[in-house]
Amino acid sequence: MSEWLKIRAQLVERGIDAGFDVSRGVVLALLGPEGAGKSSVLAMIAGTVTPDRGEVTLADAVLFDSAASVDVAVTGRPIALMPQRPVLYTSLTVRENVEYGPRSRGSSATEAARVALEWLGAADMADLVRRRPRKLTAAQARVVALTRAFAEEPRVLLLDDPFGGLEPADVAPVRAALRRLLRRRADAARSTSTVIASAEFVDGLALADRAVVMENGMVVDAGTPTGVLAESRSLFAADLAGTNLLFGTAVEADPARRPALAMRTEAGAQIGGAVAADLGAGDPAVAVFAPRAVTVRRAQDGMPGIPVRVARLQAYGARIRVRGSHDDRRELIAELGPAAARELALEVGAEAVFVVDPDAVEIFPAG
Ligand SMILES: Nc1ncnc2c1ncn2[C@@H]1O[C@H](COP(=O)(O)OP(=O)(O)OP(=O)(O)O)[C@@H](O)[C@H]1O
Repeated sequence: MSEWLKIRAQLVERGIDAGFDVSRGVVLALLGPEGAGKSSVLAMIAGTVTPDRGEVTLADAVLFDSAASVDVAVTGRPIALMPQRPVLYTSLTVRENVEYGPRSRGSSATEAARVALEWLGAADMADLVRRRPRKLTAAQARVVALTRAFAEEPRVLLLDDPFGGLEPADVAPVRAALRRLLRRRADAARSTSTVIASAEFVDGLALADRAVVMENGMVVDAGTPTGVLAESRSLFAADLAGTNLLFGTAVEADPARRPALAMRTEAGAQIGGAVAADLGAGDPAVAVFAPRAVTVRRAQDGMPGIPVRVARLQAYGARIRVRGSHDDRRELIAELGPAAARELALEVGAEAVFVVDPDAVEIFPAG
């Protein structure tokens, strides 16, 4: 069943002409820079925005077909959309907010309470069910909004920019909660799919089975998240040249330290970081980190870190970007101030070590 959800839609006023399919049971990341048209596409799937031309179908049901003048109302579509910057009802408790999901689908009060508690348990929020939104942190409030959308148990779940507006430190815990919710959704029903719109490529790696990249209203790439990252020709993916990706295998780390796993690269270097909960020792993995998380050292025997050979040195504003090759995959980038760069006196071809701050590293399964 490869064509479970299909969308082909033009929206002339916003310069959108996009189409893609989402298979049954799949989590798809809809990626692209701000203004690429991701929100508009989600709105056309949900039915809150009407395409000028196109089709939206789910399994055998036609939800929209401009040629046949079919346009199923928003409430008639088995689809839930969590909008950008979702808000909670301040007068309701966490549980009541989440009950609102199943209630909006016509569940009885008893059934809604049962479903809400199940999903809150899956999100690890069971302790907070009686709290009012004002007493929640921003990260907790976002997890409750996500849980409410999951508790609707729609066949198609659309999440628009789920981490938008959060402080950087709040993204990792909310992402971890979203992974738990996605896992439960996958266990609960096969006939569902989820589309997550985000401007952060790492969300594709962290959350999705498939990635579709949009630019200027059009789809420019589609495939597995790691495949798209490795091979994309799009400008958006080229921007990611600024994100370090290191591929390898999850391994047991020093048992005295948390987390218990780290990643070993194909070339034998080890890197620690925040490890996704569903990664097990021996699994293929990818470590993601920013150039600023890297400290460059001259190579000395026994120096722990990622050994590289300096491939290029580039001015990057007032800073210097050091590109180093560690394995035969893409180069890694470190970013230094001019003084540090002078002190190291690096040259192309020199051996160096990239020491990466584990607090700035995320390690995900590599699909
Ligand atoms: N309600 C609207 N009315 C008219 N034009 C809109 C509306 N919302 C968005 N647009 C325009 O449509 C284009 C696509 O925007 P859209 O919000 O769908 O992109 P996006 O990829 O979701 O970006 P963002 O992350 O900023 O939301 C942009 O040019 C935007 O200015």
